[in-house]
Amino acid sequence: MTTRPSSSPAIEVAGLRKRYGRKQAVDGLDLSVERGEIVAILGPNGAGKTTTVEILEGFRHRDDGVVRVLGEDPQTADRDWRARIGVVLQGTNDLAEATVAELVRHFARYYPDPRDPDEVIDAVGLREKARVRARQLSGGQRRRLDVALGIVGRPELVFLDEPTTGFDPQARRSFWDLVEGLRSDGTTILLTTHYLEEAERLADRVVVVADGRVVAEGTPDDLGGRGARQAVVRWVDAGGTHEVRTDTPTRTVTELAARYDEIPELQVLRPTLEDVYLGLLQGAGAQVHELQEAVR
Ligand SMILES: Nc1ncnc2c1ncn2[C@@H]1O[C@H](COP(=O)(O)OP(=O)(O)OP(=O)(O)O)[C@@H](O)[C@H]1O
Repeated sequence: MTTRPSSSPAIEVAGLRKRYGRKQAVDGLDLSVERGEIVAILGPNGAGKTTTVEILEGFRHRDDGVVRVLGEDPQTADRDWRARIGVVLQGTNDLAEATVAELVRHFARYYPDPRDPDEVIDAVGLREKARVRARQLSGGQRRRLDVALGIVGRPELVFLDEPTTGFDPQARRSFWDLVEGLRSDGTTILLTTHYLEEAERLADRVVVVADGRVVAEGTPDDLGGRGARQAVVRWVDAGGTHEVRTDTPTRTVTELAARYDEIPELQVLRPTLEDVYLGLLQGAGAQVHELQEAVR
Protein backbone atom coordinates (compact mmCIF):
# COMPACT_ATOMS: atom_id res chain seq x y z
CA MET A 1 0.00 0.00 0.00
CA THR A 2 1.38 3.42 -0.89
CA THR A 3 1.09 5.95 1.90
CA ARG A 4 0.36 9.49 0.87
CA PRO A 5 0.53 12.59 3.02
CA SER A 6 -2.80 13.10 4.78
CA SER A 7 -2.90 16.63 3.33
CA SER A 8 -3.69 15.16 -0.11
CA PRO A 9 -7.38 15.38 -0.95
CA ALA A 10 -9.61 12.57 0.35
CA ILE A 11 -11.14 12.21 -3.12
CA GLU A 12 -9.69 13.21 -6.49
CA VAL A 13 -11.61 12.48 -9.68
CA ALA A 14 -10.67 13.70 -13.17
CA GLY A 15 -12.45 12.96 -16.43
CA LEU A 16 -14.55 10.10 -15.02
CA ARG A 17 -16.65 8.24 -17.59
CA LYS A 18 -19.04 5.32 -17.35
CA ARG A 19 -21.42 4.02 -19.98
CA TYR A 20 -24.19 1.44 -19.67
CA GLY A 21 -24.99 0.23 -23.18
CA ARG A 22 -25.94 3.39 -25.07
CA LYS A 23 -26.42 5.43 -21.90
CA GLN A 24 -23.46 7.65 -21.00
CA ALA A 25 -24.19 7.76 -17.25
CA VAL A 26 -21.03 9.66 -16.25
CA ASP A 27 -19.53 11.91 -18.88
CA GLY A 28 -16.26 13.55 -17.88
CA LEU A 29 -16.87 14.26 -14.22
CA ASP A 30 -14.26 16.09 -12.14
CA LEU A 31 -14.42 16.26 -8.35
CA SER A 32 -12.11 16.99 -5.46
CA VAL A 33 -12.98 16.58 -1.78
CA GLU A 34 -10.58 17.78 0.91
CA ARG A 35 -9.97 15.89 4.15
CA GLY A 36 -12.58 16.79 6.76
CA GLU A 37 -14.87 18.35 4.17
CA ILE A 38 -18.57 17.54 3.76
CA VAL A 39 -19.57 17.68 0.11
CA ALA A 40 -23.12 17.19 -1.14
CA ILE A 41 -23.78 16.03 -4.69
CA LEU A 42 -27.11 17.32 -5.97
CA GLY A 43 -28.68 16.40 -9.25
CA PRO A 44 -31.89 15.19 -10.85
CA ASN A 45 -32.82 11.49 -11.17
CA GLY A 46 -30.45 9.71 -13.51
CA ALA A 47 -27.74 12.40 -13.33
CA GLY A 48 -25.07 9.81 -12.52
CA LYS A 49 -24.69 10.39 -8.77
CA THR A 50 -25.04 6.78 -7.60
CA THR A 51 -22.84 5.49 -10.42
CA THR A 52 -20.12 7.96 -9.41
CA VAL A 53 -20.39 7.06 -5.73
CA GLU A 54 -20.28 3.32 -6.51
CA ILE A 55 -17.11 3.82 -8.57
CA LEU A 56 -15.52 5.74 -5.68
CA GLU A 57 -16.52 2.94 -3.28
CA GLY A 58 -14.85 0.38 -5.54
CA PHE A 59 -18.11 -1.42 -6.35
CA ARG A 60 -18.19 -0.44 -10.01
CA HIS A 61 -15.51 -0.26 -12.70
CA ARG A 62 -15.07 2.94 -14.67
CA ASP A 63 -14.53 3.20 -18.42
CA ASP A 64 -12.14 6.12 -18.21
CA GLY A 65 -10.71 8.79 -15.93
CA VAL A 66 -8.47 9.05 -12.90
CA VAL A 67 -9.85 8.23 -9.44
CA ARG A 68 -8.03 8.43 -6.10
CA VAL A 69 -9.84 7.79 -2.83
CA LEU A 70 -7.66 8.18 0.29
CA GLY A 71 -4.74 8.04 -2.10
CA GLU A 72 -5.69 4.70 -3.69
CA ASP A 73 -7.41 3.61 -6.87
CA PRO A 74 -10.65 1.99 -5.60
CA GLN A 75 -10.47 -0.54 -8.44
CA THR A 76 -7.28 -2.08 -7.09
CA ALA A 77 -7.30 -1.05 -3.41
CA ASP A 78 -6.93 -3.68 -0.70
CA ARG A 79 -8.75 -4.60 2.51
CA ASP A 80 -6.82 -2.05 4.61
CA TRP A 81 -8.17 0.68 2.35
CA ARG A 82 -11.71 -0.68 2.60
CA ALA A 83 -11.52 -0.57 6.42
CA ARG A 84 -10.87 3.20 6.19
CA ILE A 85 -14.02 3.79 4.14
CA GLY A 86 -17.57 3.82 5.48
CA VAL A 87 -20.13 2.59 3.01
CA VAL A 88 -23.80 2.81 3.82
CA LEU A 89 -25.33 -0.12 2.00
CA GLN A 90 -29.02 -0.08 1.27
CA GLY A 91 -30.63 -2.99 3.08
CA THR A 92 -28.90 -5.82 4.88
CA ASN A 93 -31.59 -8.33 3.98
CA ASP A 94 -29.57 -11.47 4.45
CA LEU A 95 -29.00 -10.51 8.08
CA ALA A 96 -32.60 -9.54 8.79
CA GLU A 97 -33.04 -12.18 11.51
CA ALA A 98 -30.33 -10.63 13.69
CA THR A 99 -31.14 -7.83 16.13
CA VAL A 100 -29.89 -4.26 15.78
CA ALA A 101 -27.36 -4.71 18.61
CA GLU A 102 -26.11 -8.04 17.22
CA LEU A 103 -25.59 -6.56 13.77
CA VAL A 104 -23.75 -3.45 14.94
CA ARG A 105 -21.48 -5.53 17.23
CA HIS A 106 -20.88 -8.03 14.46
CA PHE A 107 -19.84 -5.34 11.97
CA ALA A 108 -17.63 -3.63 14.58
CA ARG A 109 -15.49 -6.78 14.82
CA TYR A 110 -14.34 -6.39 11.22
CA TYR A 111 -12.45 -3.16 12.02
CA PRO A 112 -9.19 -2.51 13.85
CA ASP A 113 -10.44 0.52 15.82
CA PRO A 114 -14.24 0.49 15.86
CA ARG A 115 -16.55 2.91 17.63
CA ASP A 116 -18.41 1.62 20.70
CA PRO A 117 -21.44 -0.21 19.20
CA ASP A 118 -23.79 1.01 21.96
CA GLU A 119 -22.76 4.63 21.34
CA VAL A 120 -23.37 4.18 17.62
CA ILE A 121 -26.83 2.69 18.27
CA ASP A 122 -27.61 5.71 20.48
CA ALA A 123 -26.25 8.14 17.89
CA VAL A 124 -28.57 6.85 15.18
CA GLY A 125 -31.52 6.91 17.59
CA LEU A 126 -32.09 3.15 17.76
CA ARG A 127 -31.53 2.55 21.49
CA GLU A 128 -35.17 1.52 22.00
CA LYS A 129 -34.86 -0.90 19.07
CA ALA A 130 -31.53 -2.48 20.02
CA ARG A 131 -33.13 -5.88 20.75
CA VAL A 132 -35.48 -5.80 17.76
CA ARG A 133 -34.76 -7.95 14.68
CA ALA A 134 -33.72 -5.96 11.61
CA ARG A 135 -36.67 -7.27 9.59
CA GLN A 136 -39.11 -5.79 12.12
CA LEU A 137 -37.83 -2.21 11.72
CA SER A 138 -39.67 0.45 9.72
CA GLY A 139 -38.08 1.73 6.49
CA GLY A 140 -36.60 4.80 8.20
CA GLN A 141 -35.30 2.74 11.12
CA ARG A 142 -33.70 0.30 8.66
CA ARG A 143 -31.93 3.19 6.97
CA ARG A 144 -30.60 4.36 10.35
CA LEU A 145 -29.30 0.84 10.97
CA ASP A 146 -27.55 0.98 7.56
CA VAL A 147 -25.91 4.24 8.68
CA ALA A 148 -24.87 2.67 12.01
CA LEU A 149 -23.18 -0.20 10.15
CA GLY A 150 -21.45 2.30 7.85
CA ILE A 151 -19.89 4.33 10.67
CA VAL A 152 -19.15 1.74 13.40
CA GLY A 153 -15.70 1.07 11.90
CA ARG A 154 -14.67 4.71 12.58
CA PRO A 155 -14.02 5.34 8.87
CA GLU A 156 -11.99 8.35 7.68
CA LEU A 157 -14.35 8.82 4.78
CA VAL A 158 -18.06 8.05 4.65
CA PHE A 159 -20.25 7.78 1.58
CA LEU A 160 -23.91 8.53 2.21
CA ASP A 161 -26.10 7.95 -0.83
CA GLU A 162 -29.48 9.57 -0.17
CA PRO A 163 -29.15 8.81 3.54
CA THR A 164 -32.43 10.31 4.78
CA THR A 165 -34.84 9.14 2.10
CA GLY A 166 -37.91 7.85 3.92
CA PHE A 167 -37.06 9.56 7.23
CA ASP A 168 -39.71 11.54 9.09
CA PRO A 169 -38.73 15.17 9.83
CA GLN A 170 -37.64 14.37 13.39
CA ALA A 171 -35.48 11.43 12.30
CA ARG A 172 -33.95 13.64 9.60
CA ARG A 173 -33.00 16.26 12.15
CA SER A 174 -31.41 13.73 14.49
CA PHE A 175 -29.54 12.27 11.54
CA TRP A 176 -28.20 15.74 10.74
CA ASP A 177 -26.94 16.02 14.34
CA LEU A 178 -25.22 12.67 13.85
CA VAL A 179 -23.47 13.94 10.71
CA GLU A 180 -22.41 17.11 12.57
CA GLY A 181 -20.89 14.78 15.19
CA LEU A 182 -18.94 12.92 12.50
CA ARG A 183 -17.77 16.27 11.12
CA SER A 184 -16.39 17.30 14.50
CA ASP A 185 -14.48 13.98 14.62
CA GLY A 186 -12.81 15.07 11.35
CA THR A 187 -14.61 12.52 9.16
CA THR A 188 -14.77 13.37 5.46
CA ILE A 189 -18.27 12.88 4.04
CA LEU A 190 -19.56 12.66 0.50
CA LEU A 191 -23.32 12.60 0.38
CA THR A 192 -25.91 12.60 -2.34
CA THR A 193 -29.31 14.02 -1.61
CA HIS A 194 -32.49 15.31 -3.19
CA TYR A 195 -33.18 17.50 -0.15
CA LEU A 196 -31.87 21.01 -0.69
CA GLU A 197 -32.38 21.80 2.98
CA GLU A 198 -30.13 18.87 3.86
CA ALA A 199 -27.36 20.10 1.55
CA GLU A 200 -27.70 23.63 2.91
CA ARG A 201 -27.56 22.46 6.51
CA LEU A 202 -24.71 19.94 6.22
CA ALA A 203 -22.47 20.65 3.26
CA ASP A 204 -19.36 22.82 3.18
CA ARG A 205 -19.63 22.60 -0.58
CA VAL A 206 -22.35 21.62 -3.01
CA VAL A 207 -21.63 20.02 -6.38
CA VAL A 208 -24.46 20.01 -8.92
CA VAL A 209 -24.36 17.15 -11.42
CA ALA A 210 -26.50 16.92 -14.55
CA ASP A 211 -26.10 14.47 -17.43
CA GLY A 212 -23.02 12.94 -15.86
CA ARG A 213 -21.10 16.19 -15.52
CA VAL A 214 -20.52 18.87 -12.88
CA VAL A 215 -22.52 21.93 -13.90
CA ALA A 216 -21.84 24.07 -10.83
CA GLU A 217 -20.17 23.98 -7.46
CA GLY A 218 -19.72 26.25 -4.50
CA THR A 219 -20.63 26.75 -0.88
CA PRO A 220 -24.38 26.63 -0.29
CA ASP A 221 -24.31 30.45 -0.09
CA ASP A 222 -22.22 31.06 -3.20
CA LEU A 223 -23.67 28.47 -5.55
CA GLY A 224 -24.61 29.92 -8.92
CA GLY A 225 -22.08 32.72 -8.60
CA ARG A 226 -22.40 36.30 -7.43
CA GLY A 227 -25.86 37.63 -8.00
CA ALA A 228 -27.66 34.27 -7.78
CA ARG A 229 -28.73 35.06 -4.22
CA GLN A 230 -29.40 38.79 -4.74
CA ALA A 231 -32.54 40.04 -3.09
CA VAL A 232 -35.48 41.07 -5.22
CA VAL A 233 -37.47 44.11 -4.07
CA ARG A 234 -40.92 44.11 -5.65
CA TRP A 235 -43.77 46.59 -5.45
CA VAL A 236 -46.83 47.52 -7.46
CA ASP A 237 -48.12 50.98 -8.36
CA ALA A 238 -50.28 52.52 -11.07
CA GLY A 239 -47.48 51.85 -13.58
CA GLY A 240 -47.55 48.08 -12.87
CA THR A 241 -45.24 45.66 -11.04
CA HIS A 242 -41.66 46.79 -10.43
CA GLU A 243 -38.71 44.59 -9.50
CA VAL A 244 -35.20 45.59 -8.47
CA ARG A 245 -32.42 43.02 -7.93
CA THR A 246 -30.00 44.29 -5.34
CA ASP A 247 -27.31 43.45 -2.78
CA THR A 248 -28.63 46.28 -0.60
CA PRO A 249 -32.39 45.79 -0.24
CA THR A 250 -32.59 47.99 2.87
CA ARG A 251 -31.22 50.95 0.92
CA THR A 252 -33.66 50.29 -1.94
CA VAL A 253 -36.60 50.12 0.46
CA THR A 254 -35.46 53.33 2.21
CA GLU A 255 -35.30 55.13 -1.15
CA LEU A 256 -38.74 53.83 -2.07
CA ALA A 257 -40.13 54.88 1.31
CA ALA A 258 -39.13 58.46 0.52
CA ARG A 259 -41.10 58.25 -2.71
CA TYR A 260 -44.26 56.61 -1.41
CA ASP A 261 -46.24 57.26 1.72
CA GLU A 262 -46.64 53.52 2.08
CA ILE A 263 -44.83 51.34 -0.51
CA PRO A 264 -47.69 49.56 -2.30
CA GLU A 265 -47.58 45.73 -2.10
CA LEU A 266 -43.94 45.73 -1.00
CA GLN A 267 -42.14 42.36 -1.03
CA VAL A 268 -38.47 41.61 -0.37
CA LEU A 269 -37.61 38.15 -1.67
CA ARG A 270 -34.37 36.21 -1.41
CA PRO A 271 -33.81 33.20 -3.68
CA THR A 272 -33.40 29.97 -1.75
CA LEU A 273 -30.79 27.32 -2.58
CA GLU A 274 -33.66 25.50 -4.28
CA ASP A 275 -34.36 28.49 -6.56
CA VAL A 276 -30.67 28.70 -7.48
CA TYR A 277 -30.46 24.94 -8.04
CA LEU A 278 -33.52 24.81 -10.28
CA GLY A 279 -32.18 27.78 -12.24
CA LEU A 280 -28.85 25.98 -12.73
CA LEU A 281 -30.58 22.84 -13.99
CA GLN A 282 -32.61 24.84 -16.47
CA GLY A 283 -29.35 26.41 -17.66
CA ALA A 284 -27.70 22.97 -17.92
CA GLY A 285 -30.69 21.58 -19.82
CA ALA A 286 -30.47 24.48 -22.28
CA GLN A 287 -26.73 23.89 -22.81
CA VAL A 288 -27.23 20.17 -23.46
CA HIS A 289 -30.05 20.99 -25.87
CA GLU A 290 -27.82 23.45 -27.77
CA LEU A 291 -25.11 20.79 -27.93
CA GLN A 292 -27.53 18.21 -29.30
CA GLU A 293 -28.75 20.73 -31.88
CA ALA A 294 -25.15 21.50 -32.90
CA VAL A 295 -24.37 17.79 -33.38
CA ARG A 296 -27.42 17.23 -35.61
N1 LIG B 1 -26.81 -1.04 -13.93
C1 LIG B 1 -27.27 -0.20 -14.85
N2 LIG B 1 -27.54 -0.61 -16.12
C2 LIG B 1 -27.97 0.24 -17.06
N3 LIG B 1 -28.20 1.55 -16.85
C3 LIG B 1 -27.97 2.03 -15.62
C4 LIG B 1 -27.50 1.18 -14.55
N4 LIG B 1 -27.36 1.94 -13.44
C5 LIG B 1 -27.73 3.20 -13.79
N5 LIG B 1 -28.09 3.26 -15.10
C6 LIG B 1 -28.51 4.48 -15.84
O1 LIG B 1 -27.47 5.42 -15.75
C7 LIG B 1 -27.97 6.73 -15.50
C8 LIG B 1 -27.40 7.27 -14.20
O2 LIG B 1 -27.93 6.52 -13.12
P1 LIG B 1 -27.56 6.81 -11.59
O3 LIG B 1 -28.26 5.79 -10.75
O4 LIG B 1 -26.09 6.92 -11.44
O5 LIG B 1 -28.23 8.25 -11.38
P2 LIG B 1 -28.56 9.05 -10.03
O6 LIG B 1 -28.10 10.44 -10.27
O7 LIG B 1 -28.00 8.33 -8.86
O8 LIG B 1 -30.16 9.00 -10.01
P3 LIG B 1 -31.19 9.00 -8.76
O9 LIG B 1 -31.23 10.39 -8.25
O10 LIG B 1 -32.47 8.61 -9.43
O11 LIG B 1 -30.70 7.98 -7.77
C9 LIG B 1 -29.49 6.59 -15.51
O12 LIG B 1 -29.95 6.92 -16.80
C10 LIG B 1 -29.73 5.12 -15.21
O13 LIG B 1 -30.93 4.68 -15.80
